[in-house]
Amino acid sequence: MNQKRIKTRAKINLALEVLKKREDGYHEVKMVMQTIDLYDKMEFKIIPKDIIIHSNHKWVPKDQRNIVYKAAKLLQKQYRVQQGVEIKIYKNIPVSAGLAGGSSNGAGTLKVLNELWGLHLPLKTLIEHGKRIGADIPFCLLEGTALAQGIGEILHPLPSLPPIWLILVKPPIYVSTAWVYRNLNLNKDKQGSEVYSMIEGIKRGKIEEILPYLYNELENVTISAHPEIAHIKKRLRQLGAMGVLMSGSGPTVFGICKDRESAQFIYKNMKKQYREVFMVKTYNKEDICDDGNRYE
Ligand SMILES: C[C@](O)(CO)[C@H](O)COP(=O)(O)OP(=O)(O)OC[C@H]1O[C@@H](n2ccc(N)nc2=O)[C@H](O)[C@@H]1O
Ligand SMILES: Nc1ncnc2c1ncn2[C@@H]1O[C@H](COP(=O)(O)OP(=O)(O)OP(=O)(O)O)[C@@H](O)[C@H]1O
Repeated sequence: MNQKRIKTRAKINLALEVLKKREDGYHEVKMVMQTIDLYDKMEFKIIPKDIIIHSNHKWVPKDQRNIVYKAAKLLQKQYRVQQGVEIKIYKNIPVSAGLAGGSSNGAGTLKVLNELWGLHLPLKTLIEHGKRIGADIPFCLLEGTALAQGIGEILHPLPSLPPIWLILVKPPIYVSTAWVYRNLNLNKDKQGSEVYSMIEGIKRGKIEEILPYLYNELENVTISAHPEIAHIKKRLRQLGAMGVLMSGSGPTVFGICKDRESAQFIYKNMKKQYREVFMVKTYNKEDICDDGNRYE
């Protein structure tokens, strides 16, 4: 086999606490992460030597700056792979949105090249490599519902929640993740108790049980620079969302909807004001069918 097509899915953070700043500048976090069924499509073709990237999206770099390039290069160098690869990325996940779109592409690349280049590396090793490229890549390799600690690479799978209808709104705002972490006011001696409550809610297995524990410590930092995010949260609530939160470092806000009808109503209304609005469901590991993440 020398070709493969996959879907790579975005994530949201149901809970995110920052425990402390580390010596290397990164932050220790405690997060509950959830894969959602919003995806990019990727095509891989083995070629003699080079790593060539194409994308339909103007903001996605096509050179060494692309996360996908970094992932391919890392494996090629580390394992002295003689082959190259041509990769096409069809973006659907908004870029710089707090949804780990680039990280999902990077994770997909590690998985596919592990197979196409015949490396046979276990998931644990891919996670180690992924962490060096981006903190969200380890979770994107695992997928489903999980607790993420460390800088995001220490992962523990959590029970799947029932499927949840979500509305995502991505305002036309650019947010730098590094800036958000830098501007966080850290309180001392944090234990991660908000995340603990979210995990307990998830274990009880009902959507209502997680609503009180939606929490994102980065939200206030991003909102202080972009008050429009607070406006979106308010509007989603007015339209009937049961819970609302900014994902990751933002600016995307997600609203948890009671059912499909409510989601459609909210979607229609938010679409009047924002171009990038998505109606999606959460994605659980059980949703992966026999052909994995393939698409035709
Ligand atoms: C906000 C989240 O998306 C939540 O899932 C992640 O923590 C960020 O993950 P990411 O975008 O993959 O992060 P990276 O690309 O590795 O890092 C971008 C920048 O964010 C900061 N960063 C990121 C992750 C982390 N645990 N601590 C940090 O301080 C660092 O300044 C880093 O230079
Ligand atoms: N394959 C890729 N897809 C999207 N962006 C990429 C990719 N490779 C590199 N980038 C660059 O990475 C930056 C962040 O992109 P991405 O869409 O992953 O952000 P994000 O959703 O905020 O990620 P996170 O939630 O992990 O912080 C963008 O500025 C973009 O130029």
